[in-house]
Amino acid sequence: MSIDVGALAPSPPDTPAVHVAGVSKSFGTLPALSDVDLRVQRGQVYGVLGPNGAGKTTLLRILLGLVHADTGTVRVSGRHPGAPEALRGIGALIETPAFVPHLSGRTNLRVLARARGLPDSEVQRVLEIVQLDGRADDRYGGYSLGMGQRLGVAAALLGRPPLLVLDEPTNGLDPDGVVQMRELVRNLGTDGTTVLLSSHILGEVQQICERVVVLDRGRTIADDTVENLRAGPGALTVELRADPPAPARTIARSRFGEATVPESDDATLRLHVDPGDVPALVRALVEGGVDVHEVRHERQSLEDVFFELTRHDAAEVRS
Ligand SMILES: Nc1ncnc2c1ncn2[C@@H]1O[C@H](COP(=O)(O)OP(=O)(O)OP(=O)(O)O)[C@@H](O)[C@H]1O
Repeated sequence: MSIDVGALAPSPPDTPAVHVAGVSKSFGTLPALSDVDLRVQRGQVYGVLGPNGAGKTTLLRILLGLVHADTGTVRVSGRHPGAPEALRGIGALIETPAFVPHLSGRTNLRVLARARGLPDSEVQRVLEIVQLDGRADDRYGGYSLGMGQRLGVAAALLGRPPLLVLDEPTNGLDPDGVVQMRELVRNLGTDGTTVLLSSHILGEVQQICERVVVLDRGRTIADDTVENLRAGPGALTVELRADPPAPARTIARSRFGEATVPESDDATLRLHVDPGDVPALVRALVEGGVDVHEVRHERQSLEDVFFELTRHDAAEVRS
């Protein structure tokens, strides 16, 4: 489905592209979103991250006025979601895009463009952005999933909406399709378009987005820049190749506790510790008769952060 129509009336320049405050939504007794806040500034590429059922699509559908929040405030460019003035400023790709299979990609876009009074040159412009101009005259029904998704993005781009909402744009794509979509979204973000995209693929979000909100079972468990999240507590994994491994593990555990030094099959100790603690650990290992062959630092991925966050969250819920 894609939604975006006509020209956008201006709103004050400092109005956030998306402002969500205290939003909750339940389906029957099931809470899909609980007290969610989100503020997306204009020009940001913002990720909505979370496992299946976290509430990502529900949040995006609320922004488009397709679902109404039970409580809380929602504004899109300062306007009520679903209001014509709000919709005019959003290009959206939610779920699988719906196009006519026996028409070409170009004709499908022309139909949408003409309905909104946009010239054919606009169709050519968006086809070039998504790099489909070479296949634009082929039947849509013969497109691969990745081409179909890119045509969906092209439809969302018609009329240059300042806000793009993309729900799992790489879902179901093969590795090449994922790379192409990632490049596409990254490029969109460089021309000042605000992009809000959902994903459960953390590595992808890490490469595209400057900021992310992490949802888990409808609740916000983090909202920060990717850089800050990756620099948070336990940000570095330290790998030490130590020999013999068993006493090395015992010494490391006596300093940092059992949980910090997990079992491993090889002679490598992997620890989440403050890098400042590493020299003292190496000294203790050498004094304990352990040879240290290699020390490597690795910054944790967004995936590590995410698992760490959801692990704590699960523990809180259980307790
Ligand atoms: N129309 C609906 N009716 C009933 N329950 C719904 C509806 N839409 C969503 N839900 C439920 O709300 C919760 C959040 O769903 P949502 O689709 O927003 O999650 P999501 O993070 O987008 O998940 P996924 O990655 O699997 O698409 C889920 O438990 C889902 O089953």
